[in-house]
Amino acid sequence: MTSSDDVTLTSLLTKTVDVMLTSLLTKTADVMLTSSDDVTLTSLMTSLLTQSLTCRTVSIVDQSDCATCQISSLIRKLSEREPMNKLMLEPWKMKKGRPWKSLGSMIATLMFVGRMVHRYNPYFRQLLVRYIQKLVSGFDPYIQITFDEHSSDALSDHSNSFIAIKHYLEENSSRTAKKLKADSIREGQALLLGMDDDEEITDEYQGVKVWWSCNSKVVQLSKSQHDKQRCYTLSFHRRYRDLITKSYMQHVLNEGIAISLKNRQRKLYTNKNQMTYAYRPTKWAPADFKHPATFDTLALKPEIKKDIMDDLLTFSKAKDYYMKVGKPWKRGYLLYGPPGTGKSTLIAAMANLLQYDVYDLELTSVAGNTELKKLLLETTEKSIIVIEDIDCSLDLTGKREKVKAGEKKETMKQKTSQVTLSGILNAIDGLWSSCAGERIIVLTTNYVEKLDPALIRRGRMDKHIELSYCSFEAFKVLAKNYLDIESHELFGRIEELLAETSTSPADVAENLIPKSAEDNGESCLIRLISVLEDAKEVAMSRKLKAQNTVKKKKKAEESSTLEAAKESSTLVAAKGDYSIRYYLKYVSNYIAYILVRPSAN
Ligand SMILES: Nc1ncnc2c1ncn2[C@@H]1O[C@H](COP(=O)(O)OP(=O)(O)OP(=O)(O)O)[C@@H](O)[C@H]1O
Repeated sequence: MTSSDDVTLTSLLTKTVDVMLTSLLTKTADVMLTSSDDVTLTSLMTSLLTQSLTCRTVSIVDQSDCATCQISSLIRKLSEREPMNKLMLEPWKMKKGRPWKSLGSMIATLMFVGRMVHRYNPYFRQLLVRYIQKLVSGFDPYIQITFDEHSSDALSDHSNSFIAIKHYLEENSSRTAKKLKADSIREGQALLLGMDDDEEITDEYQGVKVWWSCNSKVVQLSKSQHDKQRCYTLSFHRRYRDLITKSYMQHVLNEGIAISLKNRQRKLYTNKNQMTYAYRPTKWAPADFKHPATFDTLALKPEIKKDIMDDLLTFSKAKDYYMKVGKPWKRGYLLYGPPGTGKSTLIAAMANLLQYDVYDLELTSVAGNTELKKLLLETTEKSIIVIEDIDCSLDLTGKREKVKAGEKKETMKQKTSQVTLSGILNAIDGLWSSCAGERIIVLTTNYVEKLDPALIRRGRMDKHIELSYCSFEAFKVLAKNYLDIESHELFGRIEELLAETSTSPADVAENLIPKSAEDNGESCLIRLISVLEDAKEVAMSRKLKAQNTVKKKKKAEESSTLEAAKESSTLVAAKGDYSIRYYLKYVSNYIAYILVRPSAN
């Protein structure tokens, strides 16, 4: 056996404990291990072999190579656990001079058999290890719980508890463990360090010590395929079984989930142009969510901003409240307003404030109501589900559009989604009731008046937010963001022009962006003023045109009434019909003629 051999802590522990057990039972060995020394596997075995023939003590010498950590961790493990220590110390205290020469040959045989088993049948080795572990556990008051990397039913899915423990240990192990593994790197963030294989750390909970170790084991995927799987092992004294299995484990899982949410790279999922692969059972395609919008950069009136932020933060912390009142922990937002007023930007700011993922649901890519439900149920907690421009992607009359004669089905498909209004109402209600964990659904539209009242009623869309044209306060936020200007003499003129025009924040923002190297804050403001003046002129001419159209319409109506009155009075007179009915009609038409005539002039 060489120092570079692949030796796991378990196999080494098993081998050594086996020797000790044999010694204990046969009382033939007198072996001394110095617990603080670091050794290599080779040197340990060599020392055992050579010195056991002549000496009563096997010294372990310090050599730094790959097996050192494993053995030193073994020694630490043995020395930290009293009963195991005892087990080892017992044979050392035995009388000197006992015949134990057979120990050398026994170890040599064990090594040989062990090597053969390791090389030719790893499963038999695992069996042997398990058997020896069983034997040892009779003396061991310590309980071990193993958390495998993959859940037993799906090898492709990481077990949730494994992931939570991994994050918990990443946070705690980097301070104490000596062998660390750089797990993943997030842009602009610190390196995440976790425990490496065969490393062990100690954790303390309510004054009780527990030990976590990280190991790898071989799992059989099929007859010819094996895979290496990591697992975490938690060891603790059996006297603390209840405390650890209930309270401590819950604490680890909660902390782990909180850490993973804090450290994760948030995702933007979309179902647009999705392709389903065998290895990707979901129709959501993920991408990293890196939108920079925040409530600070959002051009909105401060009171609206504050109201939205308060609402979101209260919602995100209201788990217990929703439980108490028996309502699913969900909230619906309806954002409406003209194009370019910041609906999409507000959604990004909301996701960044709450640290949620975003699911961008494209209704026109959804095959039908069943698929819609499935997609919504696949969303994870702490997410915002967005349906943009809902009026464009859904037939909101409640009826499916009929295929007109001669119109190809294909063309129909492109127009609106196959999802019906009732389908979306049911899906939203289903989502609300079937999923645990918080979710926000946001609908956006440019034409709120087109939406069915059932879709936007409170309970489905709890908060309605109107995003309107750029106010002067919103402009000041944009000027600060884009030009770093908080006040300027041109602000007064801009304020007047914004009040007289309907300019979206998108248009204002576009004119505040420097377009060349010569552009500076003032030149951008001047450009904005000239654009706003043009917009004012256009608005005025439109207004004039609209006024003229109204006037013309009114005139046309009046003259047609006049004509009708004239006509009927002439008719009555010509007929010479003096019956009471015609006489009354004549009088009423005459009155109408008298009333209308002055305005006609
Ligand atoms: N309120 C705002 N605050 C900051 N930037 C804004 C705001 N509104 C618009 N913008 C800017 O204008 C661009 C377009 O805005 P956004 O896409 O959010 O508008 P929208 O209302 O979603 O438009 P549409 O209805 O056409 O989808 C954004 O990239 C953003 O830079």
